Amino acid sequence: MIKVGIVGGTGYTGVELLRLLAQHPEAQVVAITSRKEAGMPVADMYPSLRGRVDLAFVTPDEARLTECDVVFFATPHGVAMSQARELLAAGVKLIDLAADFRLKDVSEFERWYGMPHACPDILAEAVYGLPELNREAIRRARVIGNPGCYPTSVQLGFAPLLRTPGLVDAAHLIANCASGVSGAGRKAEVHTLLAEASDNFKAYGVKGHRHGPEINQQLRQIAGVPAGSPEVNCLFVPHLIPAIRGIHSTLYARLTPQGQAADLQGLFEEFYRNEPFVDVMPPGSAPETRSVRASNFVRIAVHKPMPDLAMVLVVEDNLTKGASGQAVQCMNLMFGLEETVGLLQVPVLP
Ligand SMILES: NC(=O)C1=CN([C@@H]2O[C@H](COP(=O)(O)OP(=O)(O)OC[C@H]3O[C@@H](n4cnc5c(N)ncnc54)[C@H](OP(=O)(O)O)[C@@H]3O)[C@@H](O)[C@H]2O)C=CC1
Ligand SMILES: CC(=O)N[C@@H](CCC(=O)OP(=O)(O)O)C(=O)O
Repeated sequence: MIKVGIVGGTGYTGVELLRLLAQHPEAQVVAITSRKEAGMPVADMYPSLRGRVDLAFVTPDEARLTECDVVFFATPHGVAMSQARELLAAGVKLIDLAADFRLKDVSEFERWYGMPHACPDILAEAVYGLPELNREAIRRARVIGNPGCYPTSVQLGFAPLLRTPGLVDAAHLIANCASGVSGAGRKAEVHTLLAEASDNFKAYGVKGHRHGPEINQQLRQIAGVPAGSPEVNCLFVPHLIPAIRGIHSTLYARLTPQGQAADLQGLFEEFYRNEPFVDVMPPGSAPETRSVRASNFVRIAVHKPMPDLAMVLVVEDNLTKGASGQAVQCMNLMFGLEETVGLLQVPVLP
């Protein structure tokens, strides 16, 4: 059994980790933290876990964390990096659901997250946890920077177009993405109140969002161009939708003459042929967020609405493939398990 600790167990990604790990045959959660609710039984806060999780919240300085095989940080940015050195020294692997280990350029991290990086040396060894594109490195990793929710959908949608050089104008990519409000976490904020978020639709972060640099870092790596190269550049615009879970990303790329001649449907089907969590839908499809709700699946449809334009539609659940499911997928790889263990739940409908 893999002994698991979770820091930040009262939040939405924390409880999603618990839901998935409670059904995982090879993992056992042995410590789960909350500063505010220390001492409270987990099932008192989340009755959905009654009979499945028999633990009480403990404070994040809990010694049991150093006895774990792996610790997930489902915490705000900046928390994991403050505890990483101690945990690694104790032989514990670490998966951060926040952004402490995603951006490789320390100055970019400090600019977008407004804090100094506590451990650039650990950042340098950390592996970006997107299994479909980085599987072998994840198997060997001690530290995982779990991808942002929006960047997961954007990378999976653009990857087939970027891996083959010369298909698209990679310097002018566009990603219009929309998320349900659970993407903002459980903490109280005015913009996620029912009266603010329901019956409404709006863009936000239009002057720049912290997922922009993450998306561009990764798309450049996928395309095989140097970090920071303007050869690959994506405009990212997030939107808030009046839903609880789910991300829908609409991606656009101008096709070159070579791309116009390509069979895009065949390209996507071949690229994801062996991927257990990526479903390339039949031509003409419009995937819905509810078709992946509470599951680790991503559904993708590729269209050519104009002779020189590719449009890719991607849906994922922000809390599962966009966060906790992906983190468990990484854990499975890091511990030599079948990647799909504990993650094949059928999506919840309606
Ligand atoms: N929601 C989503 O869809 C996604 C979220 N993420 C990222 O995952 C992380 C968690 O997100 P989410 O679950 O939504 O957030 P929430 O706000 O819902 O939960 C945050 C959790 O962290 C704990 N926490 C807060 N500050 C500290 C601290 N200084 N030390 C230890 N624990 C702390 C809180 O509990 P307490 O205060 O009681 O200690 C709480 O359990 C964030 O970094 C987020 O950006 C990534 C992808 C998707
Ligand atoms: C709807 C909503 O607010 N979504 C969050 C992104 C989700 C997330 O938490 O991503 P990180 O891990 O990178 O912070 C946002 O735009 O800030």
